[in-house]
Amino acid sequence: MTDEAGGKHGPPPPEALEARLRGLADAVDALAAQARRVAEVEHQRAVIALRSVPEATPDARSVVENAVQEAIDSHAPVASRLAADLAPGLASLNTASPAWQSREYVGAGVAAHARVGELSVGKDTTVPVVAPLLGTTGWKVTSDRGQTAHRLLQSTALRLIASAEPFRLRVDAFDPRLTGAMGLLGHLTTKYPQLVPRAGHTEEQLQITLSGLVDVSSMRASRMAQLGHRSFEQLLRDTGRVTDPYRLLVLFDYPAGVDARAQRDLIRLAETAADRGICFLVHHDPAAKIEHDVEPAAFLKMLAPVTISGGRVEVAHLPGIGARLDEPFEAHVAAGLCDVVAELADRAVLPTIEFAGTLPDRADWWQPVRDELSSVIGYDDRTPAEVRLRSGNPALPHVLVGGAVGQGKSNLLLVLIHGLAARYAPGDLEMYLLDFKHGVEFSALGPAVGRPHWLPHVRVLGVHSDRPFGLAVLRHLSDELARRSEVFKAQGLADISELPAGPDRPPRILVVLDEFQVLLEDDDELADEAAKLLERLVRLGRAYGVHVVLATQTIEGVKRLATRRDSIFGQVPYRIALKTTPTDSQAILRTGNTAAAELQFRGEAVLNANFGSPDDNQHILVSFADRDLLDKLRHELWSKAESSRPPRVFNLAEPARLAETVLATRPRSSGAGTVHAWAGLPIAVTEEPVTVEVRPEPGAGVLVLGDGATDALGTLSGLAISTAVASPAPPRFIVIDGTGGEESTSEGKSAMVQTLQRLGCAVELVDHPDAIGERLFALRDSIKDGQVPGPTYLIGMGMHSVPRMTLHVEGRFESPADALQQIVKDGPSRGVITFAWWNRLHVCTEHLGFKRANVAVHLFLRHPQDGVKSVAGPLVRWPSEPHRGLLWDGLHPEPPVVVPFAPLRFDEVDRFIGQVAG
Ligand SMILES: Nc1ncnc2c1ncn2[C@@H]1O[C@H](COP(=O)(O)OP(=O)(O)OP(=O)(O)O)[C@@H](O)[C@H]1O
Repeated sequence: MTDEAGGKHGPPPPEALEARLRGLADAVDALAAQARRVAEVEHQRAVIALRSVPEATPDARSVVENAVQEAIDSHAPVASRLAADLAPGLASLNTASPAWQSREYVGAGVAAHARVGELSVGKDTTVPVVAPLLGTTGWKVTSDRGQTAHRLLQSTALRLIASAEPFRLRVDAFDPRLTGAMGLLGHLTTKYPQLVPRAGHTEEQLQITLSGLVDVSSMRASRMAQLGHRSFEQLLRDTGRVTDPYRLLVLFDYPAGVDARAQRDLIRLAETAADRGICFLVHHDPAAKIEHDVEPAAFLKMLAPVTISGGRVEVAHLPGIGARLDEPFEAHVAAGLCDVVAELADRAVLPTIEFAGTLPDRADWWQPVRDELSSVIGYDDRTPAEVRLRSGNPALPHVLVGGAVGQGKSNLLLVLIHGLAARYAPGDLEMYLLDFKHGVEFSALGPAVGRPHWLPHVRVLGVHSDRPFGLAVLRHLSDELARRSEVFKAQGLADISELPAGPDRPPRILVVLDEFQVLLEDDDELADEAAKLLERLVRLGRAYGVHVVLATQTIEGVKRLATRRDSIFGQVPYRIALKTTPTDSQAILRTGNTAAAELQFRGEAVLNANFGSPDDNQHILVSFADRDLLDKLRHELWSKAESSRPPRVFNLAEPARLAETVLATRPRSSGAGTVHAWAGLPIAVTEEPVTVEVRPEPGAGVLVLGDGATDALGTLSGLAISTAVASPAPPRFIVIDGTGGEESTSEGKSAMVQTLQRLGCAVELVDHPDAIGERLFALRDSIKDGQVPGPTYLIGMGMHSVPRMTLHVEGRFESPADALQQIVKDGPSRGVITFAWWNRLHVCTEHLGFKRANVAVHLFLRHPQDGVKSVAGPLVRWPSEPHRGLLWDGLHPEPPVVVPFAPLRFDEVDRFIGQVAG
């Protein structure tokens, strides 16, 4: 046996079912449209019948009155019912109806028809007169008095916006003569500008609105073509999308303020408006002076005429029937209504696409990279929206992401990063993730106290990066490009996709630079170099498997981008724009492409894989990544990776950590008692600390200068502890503490002492002010007498706070400072080296003398410029920021900037010792 289609028995294939369902839905649509037309005709008939009821004359009064009543009785209820069917609820109610003051009908549904006025018949019967509007091209309203036309336009806009479900209709308006007619909806403009944006008054504003509508129209056209729909209604029903509203454009006093370009757009839009859910409500003032070379009729002829004269209004499909124009809305009624609409919008639930649903099955995680890295970032209706990073055929190497504050940029970046991390193994994909504004929560991607896992793909994590770190990462990547280029050249390869998978193929690199414009903002050398490196990265990255994601809130006004726009963005075909301003939409997509300004919800985006060309706009909803779910995913990936190195984490606002640094590297010593003491971490990708070579020779030692007790203590701890670890045998430490019992550093001081002791060092702590001087004299004497028992380090914490340092002590002709000066100067060759902190250079000079006991190494923390310049030279600029140090050793013309270590915490001591022992 065969079925209807001639095939074998069995259920029809899903495509056939789908086609049948679609056929049925089309038939239902056609029926509904027909029913609407029938209702329209019936309403028309009933109204005409009422209109032709004869006037009562005195001689035949009763007969005629009866006939009149009969006609009214039979037609009026029909006409009223049909009007209410066509224009439900607020769309057809009289402005005086008490229903306007209740919330009952607000948000009931988009009304295709709208009331223009009413017909009075008999003594006290009225019938609403309605006309089709949404779903048509619109109305051309003319009036003997401009004011009445404005009244109809504003009432109609209010009726429609109040009837529609939240976010199903957006009303834009152009009011070139500043009549303020849209003020009636002012409450909504204030609360929900995405529903009723502020009316435009200038030609530029009109142009922005129109170009947005052109984008909407073109996006709808391509989706309709793609899905085989003929109308916007069909598209809506089929996709169930609530984020794509009907659009109503209200034009007052047309053609005032309409130039030739706007006119062209209006005509272009009007030609297909009815099918694309775009509708015009136009007041035409025939008497208005035509300011531009514009032919009003060319546009107006596409609209249904609505004529007002003497307080009567006549619509196209009811010729000769003048309905009484409604009274205007009371301002307080309109305001109350707008509040209710805004409240409903607040409560409207945005459909969410769960990120988990866009991940591949676990069995398919970490597939080998073939010729692209691709991941699903959301949905375009029911089709997954993918970002495919590839070097050729077509070349889609990089992405530019933009969107205003709070519109879902962080979520989008996290979706992209985690989507890729689930699809490709850390061996095939490395990530460099930098956030320049502390927006994206990248910190969760690294390790933390109480969270041992991290995203195993991440090599560098700039949680809150500063410009110098960004530059360092760009330099590092630039070196990596150079390295890859050598390898590729040697093998005669042009592109990474030519390399087969295997141990010789370098991993793809994903570089995410959030708020990348910060790098280029200032007018300085750093910005210059960063721009050049960025340019190089996007130009060469394509062939060498480096993919860059540039994300920004706004790139308006970034000077360096203006000149380098083409050379950077010209290499970035992918554009993803979340909701933003028309200007930024154009900056991210392309000039003239304002589609991102038309988006309504956070999470909605325009995805474009063709340099922002408007014809390639895809309207997508980005999937939403719940933070807990992402953490679970990271844990799972981290466990799957078995062994992975923690990323280099950089946080502008935080100092470096000794316990973490010792995970990555070890303090070293080299021959002849030279140790390489840790001064801090460099602002670089590497985790190798910046070291100070400490030789037992005159001039050895480190002077730490400037404000910030914790930075100073952290620096001294780094120097002391690294020295202890690096020394062949545990040295002795004498810790002089001039800061007294200061709370903020007490844990750090004790933890430093504990750590040194656990490393086997003898530690002597001298913190009583009265004891310090004597201890310095004693130490000086032992140096002088050659009695130093072995390598000894004097750690001076807050020497500026030691009282009476420069006063002669009773019974001696010298001060403790004199003794210190001799210790610092003569100590090194006798086994005593000093690392000490003063808050100011001049205090240190007072203690140690003009040459500061010949010590070469100065480490400046927050310190006034003049002091820094007097040591490091007039060209050095030192911005003095927390957690930054400038290391001057007199040897390097450009002193390196270091990130000082934080003082150790008690809970880190064990970890540190364990690491060193392990
Ligand atoms: N795709 C989405 N689907 C549903 N809700 C979303 C989506 N994207 C973002 N949101 C919601 O919007 C909020 C803000 O998102 P997100 O933090 O990503 O914005 P942002 O643009 O990065 O903000 P900021 O400007 O502060 O960096 C989220 O907490 C979430 O509630």
